[in-house]
Amino acid sequence: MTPGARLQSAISVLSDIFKSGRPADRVFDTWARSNRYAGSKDRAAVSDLVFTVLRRRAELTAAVGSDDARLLAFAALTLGAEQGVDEVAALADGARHAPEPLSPEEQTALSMAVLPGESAPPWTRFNYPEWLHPEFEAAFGNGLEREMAAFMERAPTDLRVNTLKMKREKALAALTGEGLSAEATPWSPWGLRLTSRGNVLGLATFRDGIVEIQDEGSQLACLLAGAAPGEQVVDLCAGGGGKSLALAAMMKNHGQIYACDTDARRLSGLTPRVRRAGIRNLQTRVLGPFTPDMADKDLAGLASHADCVLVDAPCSGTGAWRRSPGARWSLSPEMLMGYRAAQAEVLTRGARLVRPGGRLVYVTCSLLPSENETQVEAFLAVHPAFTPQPWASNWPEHVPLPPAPHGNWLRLTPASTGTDGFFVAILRREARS
Ligand SMILES: C[S@@+](CC[C@H](N)C(=O)[O-])C[C@H]1O[C@@H](n2cnc3c(N)ncnc32)[C@H](O)[C@@H]1O
Repeated sequence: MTPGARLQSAISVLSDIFKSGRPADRVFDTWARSNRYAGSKDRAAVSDLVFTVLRRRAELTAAVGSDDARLLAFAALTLGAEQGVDEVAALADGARHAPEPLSPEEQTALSMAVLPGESAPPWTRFNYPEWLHPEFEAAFGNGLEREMAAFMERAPTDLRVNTLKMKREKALAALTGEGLSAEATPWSPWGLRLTSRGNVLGLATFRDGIVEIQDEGSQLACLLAGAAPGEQVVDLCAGGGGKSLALAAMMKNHGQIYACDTDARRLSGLTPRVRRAGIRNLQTRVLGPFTPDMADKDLAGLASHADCVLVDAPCSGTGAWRRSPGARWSLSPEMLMGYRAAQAEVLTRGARLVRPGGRLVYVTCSLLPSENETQVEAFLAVHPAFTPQPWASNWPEHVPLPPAPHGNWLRLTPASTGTDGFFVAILRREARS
């Protein structure tokens, strides 16, 4: 593809995202599938520009005074990639597949564009929806700018070594042998962080179930859940099973793990991963709707039975904004309300499964207090048999403590730990309850 055609493709993808409100990665994948002639370098160039615009949408909009996809794509080039307006005008020459030439209004907007300075509000400078500002302010206080700036960075690719198959050092050597370079993650004892780019899914190390792609923060949430060999563990919102696989590895194929989800399609993605990983103690359960005042027939036999119930709740995903920059703009107050209702429901459902003395581990990849602290406090107010456990007292001795305040809840953030944002609460059911 010519540079002009790549630019026009980025504009088309962005327009589709803005108009349809569909998740950006899906729109991009649809484009890639229907434009098979685009090679890997073309796809990388189009995706870079699309995701740069999404990451910096508020700043760019303020700079050019418009939220038009075409103008934002041009502005991302002139303001970010150090291309002059003339160079962008040369790309938009109206040739076949290239953008139409710049209008006089576009020329003026681009020539006068300046990125917002210190006096602009934080949601503009750090690119998040204004309606979420009170939540972030409550979460981060004086640290708000540092935390929100870190969300604009690109996330690294982290792998989790499947210790059922191989130790981390050997897995690192195997990856190196396949041409990738990586280093140990700072906290997770199973983590490797790629230091070179490469297609992980094409590696024998991946196909043989030695590594899985999993952010270090997600690995640490599993570490804190502390699944042990011989335990009965329920992963209530297992989805594609990223955390189930890590818990199963911790259990060394002893005990039982129940991976549950209301979404049968997501759960079905777990089957090949379990096979690859050599896991033999996991079963899946598709859940129907939950009615609080009726017996939970989908989980019959598990009531008051589990040593550990992981509730990796459906949430806004704000903690993963580095990986899904478009999600900042597609989240609405109504969606957030829906997530909160679902979180309260899964907490109640999960609590019934915990045996006396067992633990309920609540996890979100959100940093919004209304999905985290507020949610857990509301749960505790009506479940007096559960008590929060300070996270650091549950941290394994041989693993370095991440730099997070010592309190009941663990909060990981891109700025503090270089991971995705996660919230983890451990709630212990009293032994005599
Ligand atoms: C954060 S995702 C899970 C990610 C997964 N645990 C992982 O580590 O890969 C939340 C999951 O909750 C599921 N979910 C939504 N509502 C639910 C409910 N009422 N009961 C159980 N699962 C639910 C969604 O289908 C989604 O797969």
